[in-house]
Amino acid sequence: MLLEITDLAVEVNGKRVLKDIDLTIKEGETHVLLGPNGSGKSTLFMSILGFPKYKIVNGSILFKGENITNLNTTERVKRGIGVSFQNPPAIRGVNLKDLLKVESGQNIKDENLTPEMQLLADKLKFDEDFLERDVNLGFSGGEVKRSEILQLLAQKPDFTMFDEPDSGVDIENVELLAEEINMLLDKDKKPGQRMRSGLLITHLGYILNFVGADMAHVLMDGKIACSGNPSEILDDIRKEGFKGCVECAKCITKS
Ligand SMILES: Nc1ncnc2c1ncn2[C@@H]1O[C@H](COP(=O)(O)OP(=O)(O)OP(=O)(O)O)[C@@H](O)[C@H]1O
Repeated sequence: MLLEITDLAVEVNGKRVLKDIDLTIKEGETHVLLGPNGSGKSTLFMSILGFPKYKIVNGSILFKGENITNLNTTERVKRGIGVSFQNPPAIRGVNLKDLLKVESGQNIKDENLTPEMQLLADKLKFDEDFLERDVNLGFSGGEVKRSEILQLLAQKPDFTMFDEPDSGVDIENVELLAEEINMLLDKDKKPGQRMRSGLLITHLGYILNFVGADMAHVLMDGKIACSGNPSEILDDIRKEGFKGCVECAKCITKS
């Protein structure tokens, strides 16, 4: 098992935001997290990443069999957890090229990116002038998303969380982003041979036309109310809303 979350409860600023969360993701699997606004999706990401503001008050998180519940974010990232944020902060004074060098383990004093990284930057349509810009400073919404994915491609995490990777991205660029997300999730390999896994938040499910998912979970009021087949669950949400969906008979788990 790559990720094993058991009975997790999380507080933010003294408010209980997540409770009774059980979630397991195997090597090579891609899971989707659905749920209404404010149900706790981003909070779950932050808790898996170990941001100090997200206080784990119960339960445990195991990654590759190791209990990481009390490890800090840096240690979790070192073990292979990556995230693409919805609204990442700008980093004044650090340009994208230098950040990519650090994230790919290259010497920051090297003049050029490695040929492999340069190829990925070209593919994601970042030219030399753009790479010299401070990270996220004045980037458009779509550029921020592409830059997040490029950074993840530099890190190659074993487990990647994507917070609404398709929001604010135009149709052509969604396909481009999806190609790179598929690369991060080993989708070029056969299911049994994939080692990298992912957890993806999406509101409208559009990205799932391009990135296949094995399992979907619906978060309601901080609890996983239902888990099951992604396209069936999305269909039910479209037809019946979140409440109707979690009452359906197709769900594997119910609270
Ligand atoms: N720093 C904070 N202080 C107080 N409450 C917070 C804080 N961060 C999150 N919350 C609350 O926790 C709940 C879950 O928020 P979260 O951002 O995880 O939801 P979400 O499912 O990702 O929502 P969305 O779909 O709108 O992005 C919300 O009620 C939110 O107001």
